Amino acid sequence: YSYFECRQKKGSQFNEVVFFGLQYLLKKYLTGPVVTEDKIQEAKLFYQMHFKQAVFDEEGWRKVLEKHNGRLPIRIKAVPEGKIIPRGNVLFTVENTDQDFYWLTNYIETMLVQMWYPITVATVSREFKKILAKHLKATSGSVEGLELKLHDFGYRGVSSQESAALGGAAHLVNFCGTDTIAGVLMAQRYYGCPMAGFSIPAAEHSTIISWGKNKEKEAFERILDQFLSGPVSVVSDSYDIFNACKHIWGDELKERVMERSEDSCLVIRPDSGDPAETLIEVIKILGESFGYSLNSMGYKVLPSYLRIIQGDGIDLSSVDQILANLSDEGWSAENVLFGCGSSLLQKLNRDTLSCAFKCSYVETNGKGMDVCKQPVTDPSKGSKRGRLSLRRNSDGFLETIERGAGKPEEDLLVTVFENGSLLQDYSLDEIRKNALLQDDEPNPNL
Ligand SMILES: O=C1OCCC/C1=C\Nc1ccccc1
Repeated sequence: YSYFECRQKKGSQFNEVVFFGLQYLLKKYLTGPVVTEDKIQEAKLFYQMHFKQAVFDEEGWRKVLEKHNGRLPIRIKAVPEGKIIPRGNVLFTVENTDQDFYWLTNYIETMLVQMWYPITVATVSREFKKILAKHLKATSGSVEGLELKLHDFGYRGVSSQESAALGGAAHLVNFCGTDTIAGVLMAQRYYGCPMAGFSIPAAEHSTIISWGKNKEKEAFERILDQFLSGPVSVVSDSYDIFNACKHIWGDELKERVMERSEDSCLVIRPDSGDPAETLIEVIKILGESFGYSLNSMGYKVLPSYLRIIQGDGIDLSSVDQILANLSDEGWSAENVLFGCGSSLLQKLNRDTLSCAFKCSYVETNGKGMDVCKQPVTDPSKGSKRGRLSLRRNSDGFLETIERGAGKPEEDLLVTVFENGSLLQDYSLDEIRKNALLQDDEPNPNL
């Protein structure tokens, strides 16, 4: 009997995690008759070559095939997807349902620990959401539009199509702006969501520079003509972002910009320079050219046909700094949205949230025994003991009960997999509700 947790770490920036991704792994790899004679033969040959001695348990695997029709005699109990759990709590448990297969529980550890990735992306994405909500509320009085404030730019920056799918879907637990199409498809195929994320037409540098250095205005104008009835984003730093904002957008094409509406707004994209300094300079130039209004909180807001997206150099600390600088200069967070690539989907690892999988209970000759590790060389790597359950205590806090002392009726862990069958099928809608920020109203658009 083993369990998975994001171990508590003193001084960690992340105190709570978003549980997400298990349903995909179960559906894709563990449900149904996954053990076949062909696979056994293939594995037998492979491991004989790999170990150069008899290690592969051919009989054990054939018994799965014969006794359980190739379905794994395993039970997995897990936190419902999307739930927000403080570090240091059990997130899921794994046990064999047939004593002959004691070896199978930790055999599947390797794949199950890959849960570190969707959990970490969903958690980091939600930390972004907390920062964006804070600044939106402070400078506009509402969190309206929060779901579109952080756009996933990370498709090209991840290690594989599968990472893009899992990480992209993890971001969509918290937001609905993305260019990581694989994540939208994952949400469709594994989480019952027909269209989990949205985007708009956007220029890239090639569509500007292919006109030649002296034709940036023509390139911009062409793009406006191509996308008259809807928002469009134009990257504007190919040569000089400040010149582009002041003399092209703010002068030569000013009328073309002003004739657009909120529903067909122009989104200007800087893409270089120190993000905070560049954004302040850009928004000042645009304010001078197009004017601005004051919102109910007294912060400046550009005309609704004009917005800025900052997709370069964005991570948890820079986004907080940028928005603080903007509000110091009297600008509302309504004016900008952000794109994030590698910091959202790739610049993470299993240690970011100290994800671990450990055995905590065994039965030998019918006798149960609680087990755990307590390395004298690192107490923080100590593991939980006995059979575990997760409950909300009388003060309303989540806590893990060890040594099998939990009451079944209080256990928040749900059996999601048993003997080859998936027992829960969570939709992205309910997962999103589970992951909402504390005082964040459910968004009707989601
Ligand atoms: O500018 C934009 O406006 C909003 C829609 C997305 C977008 C840009 N996307 C992107 C993706 C991957 C790398 C770089 C940019």
